[in-house]
Amino acid sequence: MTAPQNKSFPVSWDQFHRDSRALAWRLMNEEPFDAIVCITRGGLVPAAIIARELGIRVIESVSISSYHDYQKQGELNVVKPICQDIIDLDKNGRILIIDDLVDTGKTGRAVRAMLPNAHFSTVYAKPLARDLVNSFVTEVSQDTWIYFPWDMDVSYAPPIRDGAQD
Ligand SMILES: O=P(O)(O)OC[C@H]1O[C@H](OP(=O)(O)OP(=O)(O)O)[C@H](O)[C@@H]1O
Ligand SMILES: O=c1[nH]c(=O)c2nc[nH]c2[nH]1
Ligand SMILES: [Mg+2]
Repeated sequence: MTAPQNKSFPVSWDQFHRDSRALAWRLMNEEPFDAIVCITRGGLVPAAIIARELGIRVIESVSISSYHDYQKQGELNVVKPICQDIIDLDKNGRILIIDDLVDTGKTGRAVRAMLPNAHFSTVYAKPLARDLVNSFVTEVSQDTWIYFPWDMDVSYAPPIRDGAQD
């Protein structure tokens, strides 16, 4: 159980695209990669952007879910495992694992164990799991919840003087 995540970090589509591209720039120093393994669902969007920037056309997914009730993490559930062809490729150390973020690190650790030689990258990282990833773009504090553009909608914001939250 981690601290309550009572701060918020909303991310727009523009910002997410820019941050994912910044990660691709960083990964230029680590190339070449034979394949991307994205941790779905959150890893799908950054994986698409990075695959486009680095010219990677072999994309595998591993589906792991553990946040069943909004911010509450429960049992880790591997909904779709990695295919054997990609696990065999890991021997060369040229697999790139992509996710949107690491928080407690529980999800990332499980995938790391499946592909021990891979380079693991996320767009965002919280301190508890920062050391688990080989590269990331932005660190946010452990008590911050990141709101991704696919989880948000445009809505009315009350004026600050009427008690708007930042
Ligand atoms: O470091 P952790 O504490 O394990 O949390 C990070 C994971 O949590 C979220 O996925 P989620 O389980 O919500 O599934 P989703 O990607 O399908 O939304 C996020 O996309 C990461 O994969
Ligand atoms: O949308 C999300 N934002 C987060 O900060 C987070 N941490 C774990 N899982 C998460 N999902
Ligand atoms: Mg996820």
